[in-house]
Amino acid sequence: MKYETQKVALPFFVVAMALFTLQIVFGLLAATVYAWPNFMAEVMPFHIMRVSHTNLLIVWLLIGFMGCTYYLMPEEAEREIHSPNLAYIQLAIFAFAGAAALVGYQFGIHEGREFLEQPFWVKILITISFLMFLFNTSMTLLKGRKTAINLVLMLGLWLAAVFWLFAFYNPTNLAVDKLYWWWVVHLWVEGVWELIMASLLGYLLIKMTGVDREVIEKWLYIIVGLALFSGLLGTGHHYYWIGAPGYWQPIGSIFSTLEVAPFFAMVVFAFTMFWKGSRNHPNKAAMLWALGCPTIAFFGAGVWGFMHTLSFVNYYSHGTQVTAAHGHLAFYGAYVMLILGVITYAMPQIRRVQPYNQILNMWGFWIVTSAMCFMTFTLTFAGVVQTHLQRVLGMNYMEVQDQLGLFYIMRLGAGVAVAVGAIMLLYSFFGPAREQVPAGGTQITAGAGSA
Ligand code: HEM
Ligand code: HEM
Ligand SMILES: [Fe+2]
Repeated sequence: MKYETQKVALPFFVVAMALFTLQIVFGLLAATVYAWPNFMAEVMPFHIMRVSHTNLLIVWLLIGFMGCTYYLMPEEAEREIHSPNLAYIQLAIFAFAGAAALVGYQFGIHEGREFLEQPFWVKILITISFLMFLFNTSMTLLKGRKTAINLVLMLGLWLAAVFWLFAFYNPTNLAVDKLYWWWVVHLWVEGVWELIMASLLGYLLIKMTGVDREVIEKWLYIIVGLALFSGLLGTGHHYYWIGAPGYWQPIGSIFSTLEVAPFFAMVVFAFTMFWKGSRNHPNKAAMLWALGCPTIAFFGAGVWGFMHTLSFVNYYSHGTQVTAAHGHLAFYGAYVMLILGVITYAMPQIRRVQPYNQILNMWGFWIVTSAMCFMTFTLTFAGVVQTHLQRVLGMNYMEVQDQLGLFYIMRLGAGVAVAVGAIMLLYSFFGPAREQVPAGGTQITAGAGSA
């Protein structure tokens, strides 16, 4: 860690990981209801479990992005964070808002718009906190060195804030409501968050492979161009059945197919840099995440997204378990793995013990990642059967659900495995540090080989 204020990231990482844990707990509860429909029905209805699960995901990812930004910015801008205190206050406001929303949900207080269920005043607090964050990091950038990495990162974060404003616009006409709803939900994950993803990956790759900055920057610009070019009009794949004009069918199909390109480019980018790299960075676990993230994102977002994105396919698969399969692997690969990767890279430097608990971390990587893939497969099979029975044969929704029980039990099993792997990861980040003795025999000690 070259700059003292990089440690501002630590409380962000801690809060993010606490909420990640809670997210998994609510996921397990919701998955149990799928297997045994009356489970906890009197205590907590399914939709409350679901909204808690999805909101915790979004809140911790945002807190995670903030932590990553505070960690990266001093090194890239070559100066300390503008105001560490502002960062702590801003985190407190965000965490309070998220917690208040979560507690409110348990009492049925929510606005019922998927992902944007937070009560109005919670949305205001989130906006205030995010603006404080943007001010703090932008001031650091303005006074410091500008690189492609910190510029693309800040562009992604600012645009995320701009699209967030559409969460406040809630027209009464359901078709118009849906039209703008996707501006937050789709334009975040398939647009501006990709800029955040590409820049954080670029940062990890520069640090760990030692490849020239110029090469990394060229790739970054290509990925950003592809993401914005395809992602904006790609929103059309959500406009097929909501009462929007018919031209969205070809536009949505064509541009969302192109959305696969930036995800593919990120895979090629990461592996090319890895093979070109001259530096043998001691943090092998972080390198594993930096390669795994674009790979799983390519499958989850790219392959599983393309699977149901053409309008004549989506006509049958819309809103089935195929969607849930894609949602899980895409979010996990692109954004969960990204943040877990940055934490894996940053924690040894924040704690000033060079790569520790690497074996445990890599076990965590493989267990969580394979379990998420298995969950995706079970949901995909469930989705294909569901699509056929419900949409082709025209069977009744609940009758079809009765046929899918085995898949749901397997999904629950996958969820339990995710939880086990996640505990290993948390222990590897925050537990007592056990340093590795490499094959050569020399102990890697504090400070050695830091990037
Ligand atoms: C990291 C990037 C991505 C994430 C996190 C993501 C996540 C999601 C989620 C959570 C949903 C469900 C939304 C809802 O109905 O509540 C969804 C829907 C959808 N996604 Fe993605 N997605 C990503 C990228 C892509 C890409 C690249 C494509 C196309 C190639 C795609 C195609 C679709 C389609 C067609 C739907 C609508 C499914 C339906 O009609 O039910 N997604 N996505
Ligand atoms: C880090 C990993 C995870 C991510 C990124 C994630 C993400 C999501 C997302 C985006 C949705 C909304 C899907 C949609 O609208 O199509 C969702 C729903 C859900 N998730 Fe997860 N989740 C994760 C882990 C888990 C785990 C471990 C379980 C436990 C088995 C689980 C169970 C569920 C259930 C049951 C739903 C509700 C699905 C429905 O309404 O049909 N998730 N999750
Ligand atoms: Fe989309």
